[in-house]
Amino acid sequence: MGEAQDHDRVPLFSCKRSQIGLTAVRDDGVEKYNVIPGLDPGIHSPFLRHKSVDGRVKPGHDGVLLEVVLPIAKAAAPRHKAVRTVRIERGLRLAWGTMMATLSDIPGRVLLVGAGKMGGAMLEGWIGLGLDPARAAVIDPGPPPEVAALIEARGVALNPLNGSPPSVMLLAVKPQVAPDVLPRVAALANPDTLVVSVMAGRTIRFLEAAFPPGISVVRAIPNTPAAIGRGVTVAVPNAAVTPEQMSIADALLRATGGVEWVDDEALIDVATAVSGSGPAYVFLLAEALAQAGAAAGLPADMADRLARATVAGAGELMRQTGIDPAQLRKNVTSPKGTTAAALEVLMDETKGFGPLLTEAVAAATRRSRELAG
Ligand SMILES: NC(=O)C1=CN([C@@H]2O[C@H](COP(=O)(O)OP(=O)(O)OC[C@H]3O[C@@H](n4cnc5c(N)ncnc54)[C@H](OP(=O)(O)O)[C@@H]3O)[C@@H](O)[C@H]2O)C=CC1
Ligand SMILES: O=C(O)[C@@H]1CCC=N1
Repeated sequence: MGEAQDHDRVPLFSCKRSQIGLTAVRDDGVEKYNVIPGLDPGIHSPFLRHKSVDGRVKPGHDGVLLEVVLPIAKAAAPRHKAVRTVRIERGLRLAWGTMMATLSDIPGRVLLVGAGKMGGAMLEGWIGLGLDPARAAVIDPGPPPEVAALIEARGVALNPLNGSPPSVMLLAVKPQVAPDVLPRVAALANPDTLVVSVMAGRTIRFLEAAFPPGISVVRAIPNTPAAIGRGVTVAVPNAAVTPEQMSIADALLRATGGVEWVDDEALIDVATAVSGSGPAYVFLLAEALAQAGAAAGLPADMADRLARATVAGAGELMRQTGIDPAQLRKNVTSPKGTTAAALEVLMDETKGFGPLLTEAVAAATRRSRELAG
């Protein structure tokens, strides 16, 4: 049983739309706060309405500093929030602001179409966090060996010939094969099936057209740190998605890291260019740093080790401290020192990282739009 299943139940409480955010509840159940989203592991609850919430502990936040928004009557102070910083400790429990906290609560079957790098990472996350493997199924003519091993070890049905329509169908095939694959898998869905696509570029409109009218669709874009539960996903629902389906999609996507929900589908193309493709830019930085080190005289294997450790350590420093990257950069930069000399090159207004990444993100955004179909 995974860590996230060890949640103690905390009492039901109600949450108002004006109090959007995470709700924290003390052990005694007395104090309730709504918390600014943005934690890692990320938690937010953007679609709360006036309804009871099943708050369960989301572990892994001990020691994290949070800004807590104290509830203030909206009518009394529409634009004001009382904010204070608290440190999460044992006893201050973070509660998911959705009706569903664990994957074990998902009704029906979850069908994964395409179990490659991304689909495989998601499947691993789901099973690790409590989805009953007997209620998962995979359609993929040839999953990679590590995913095939997971499927076999956990007894997940592979390419089942029949079965009841899934409650969720997650599409993780390449966008280019979607026109061929979707008509075939659409026949397996029924009108209550929630379709979640992580395909780059493929729009809600494209997805809706492949399924019966009125189908619920979530378009999402994850990234590869999903494989270690440290991904980040940006997602948008179509109008047919119910609050319950939103909770289900949120739980499935959150199994691999943080989730950000947006209302504007156009943002997904940009998010694809920033966080979806972004890990590649960071790996390229590690490669280029190693090559530059080797060119400057370091043994190649040592340059590789130094570049890896530097990129990983800098990322971890940013994550663990929550300090603004610009400040972390300044912390490295001694006046008139070595970093300042390098940054003069890298921060060049016409040839530096800034304009280069702007161009790269624009190119990836354009490509995402081209893949729309
Ligand atoms: N990789 C990434 O960083 C990200 C990927 N995505 C999206 O995720 C999706 C998958 O990407 P990724 O995992 O990298 O790609 P992969 O190629 O690793 O995975 C796709 C899988 O789908 C399989 N497949 C091919 N045809 C079919 C079919 N007819 N029915 C079922 N499965 C089939 C492939 O098998 P085979 O290899 O034999 O063709 C493969 O196992 C893409 O749409 C991509 O845009 C989104 C965000 C980030
Ligand atoms: O390169 C791609 O198209 C996919 C989507 C984002 C990351 N990989």
